[in-house]
Amino acid sequence: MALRARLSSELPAKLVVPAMPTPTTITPTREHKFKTNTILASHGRPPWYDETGKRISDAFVIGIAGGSASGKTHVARQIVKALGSVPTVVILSQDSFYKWHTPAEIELAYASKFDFDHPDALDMPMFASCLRDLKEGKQSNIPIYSFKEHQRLDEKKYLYGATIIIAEGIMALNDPSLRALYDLKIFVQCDSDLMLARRIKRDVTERGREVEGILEQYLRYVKPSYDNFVGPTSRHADIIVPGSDNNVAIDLISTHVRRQLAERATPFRKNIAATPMATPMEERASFWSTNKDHASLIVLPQTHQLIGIYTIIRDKTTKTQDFIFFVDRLAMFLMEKAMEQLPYRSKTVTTPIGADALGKELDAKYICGVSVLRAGGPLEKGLQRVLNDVPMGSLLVQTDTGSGEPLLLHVMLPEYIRLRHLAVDTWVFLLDAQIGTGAAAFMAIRSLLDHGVRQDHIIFVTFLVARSGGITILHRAFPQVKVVCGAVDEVLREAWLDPYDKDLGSDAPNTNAERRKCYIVEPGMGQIGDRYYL
Ligand SMILES: Nc1ncnc2c1ncn2[C@@H]1O[C@H](COP(=O)(O)OP(=O)(O)O)[C@@H](O)[C@H]1O
Ligand SMILES: Nc1ccn([C@@H]2O[C@H](COP(=O)(O)O)[C@@H](O)[C@H]2O)c(=O)n1
Repeated sequence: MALRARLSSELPAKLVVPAMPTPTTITPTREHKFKTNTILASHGRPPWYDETGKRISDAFVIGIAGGSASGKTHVARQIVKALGSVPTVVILSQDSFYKWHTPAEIELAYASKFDFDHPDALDMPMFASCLRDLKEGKQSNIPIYSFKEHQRLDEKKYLYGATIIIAEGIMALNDPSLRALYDLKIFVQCDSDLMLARRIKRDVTERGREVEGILEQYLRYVKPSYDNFVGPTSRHADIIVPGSDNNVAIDLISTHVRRQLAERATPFRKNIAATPMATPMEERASFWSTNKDHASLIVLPQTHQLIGIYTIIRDKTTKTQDFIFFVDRLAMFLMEKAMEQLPYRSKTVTTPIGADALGKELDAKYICGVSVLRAGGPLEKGLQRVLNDVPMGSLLVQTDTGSGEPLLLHVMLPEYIRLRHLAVDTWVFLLDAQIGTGAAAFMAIRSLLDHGVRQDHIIFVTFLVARSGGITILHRAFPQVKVVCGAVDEVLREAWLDPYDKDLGSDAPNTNAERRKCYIVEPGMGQIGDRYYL
């Protein structure tokens, strides 16, 4: 409703954008050869949740329908190009959702006697469900379809983290449950002869077909289907776009989408900023006063040995070789402690002298590690020492120098998390060097929850927590996540970081354009990832 209202203030109720008077040539690129469900553009994903940890916005979904070879994919790619520097964009092709075919059906398909142009040929509920998951910020594993083999392949394509989704297909506007998912509905209108000419060219070069078969299939199924099922859905579209010379329409659409995204953007880091004001005094006092037995924050016992290790690691004169040795040792201590947070069940074994011994064994179905790069990397070795062959993944979270917001730049997760039915039974050791503002921890935890990992199955392991930082807000947002750390430092302050300086920044104003604003834990350990790897 809101969108329609806004659209109508920007555009007429249904906009038919005329073809450009002077034709422009768009050179087909290599990309046109592939129908992929893939992340086409990613400039980092800003927070999609607020400081309570709740997701605040859905992905913006554009549905594009039109006849076969009308230019739907082309329009989708042109929109992505015109949008320029926007967060993650995914093109989801309805073609991927052709149903699985029996050998008899495949035989008919090779003889151009199978109707792929009836709505029943597509698994619409599956398409709607995958699209809904992506829209709601969850992962989806999309089927892969081979036009050459007329069959769905065994493997699937994992997708996660789209801010904009473009769903395209001949029946994209056919089904009411699909239409309900779109924020913007587009129909690509194209002359029949142009569509046929393009289809012949494409099907011969890309889909392994012969002209005779293409024509037979066209006359028998494609043309009647266009008249009966595809063309009439243009009435549901917000915008009708011409199938060629459509630059005006593309500009209009991209401006509209950019405006919509800007309206949805909300500052996050500012709201959890590293100031003692971030949470009320009483809440912080109560969090820390109970922290000894606090189920959510587990601090290693402060033995002389442990403090000795921290002293070496904190010392800026410590040589890299020694730094690595002691970080690895500390990582082991932390991981041993973290292992105590896993469930165990009773087990009786028989000893070599034939006696029964009552003991315990791990009771976790799946376990894996995910490090927040680069700083979480040094903890990986510790995890691999306590859990042999543990699957590892990583998340690359970096601060946007312009907005100061965390950006999710790369997601590489193990199968135990990528597949939702496994994720619910997976325990995850989330590794990052420190919790300062908590912004990276927020993003990493939210990403795992989106995948279906349970909050109480996440164990965050870190060297350092800042008492005056975001830990209390993090705890308020995700009370069941456990944090295991080795030291608590008092101060978190704003500073300027020089990318070429291993020591951490000063309070001096930003004179060097490359310096970026950051938050520093004090006394701290410096940039642990840099000191460990560089
Ligand atoms: N505006 C356009 N200008 C030039 N060629 C185009 C244009 N739109 C589509 N094509 C070409 O037509 C063919 C079919 O386009 P495509 O976008 O794949 O159609 P659809 O996704 O609707 O089946 C492709 O080879 C593509 O390069
Ligand atoms: N095995 C198949 C499956 C589908 N088709 C044709 O694909 C057309 C839809 O794809 P577009 O990229 O052109 O939108 C549709 O018209 C089917 O006839 C096929 O030929 N073989």
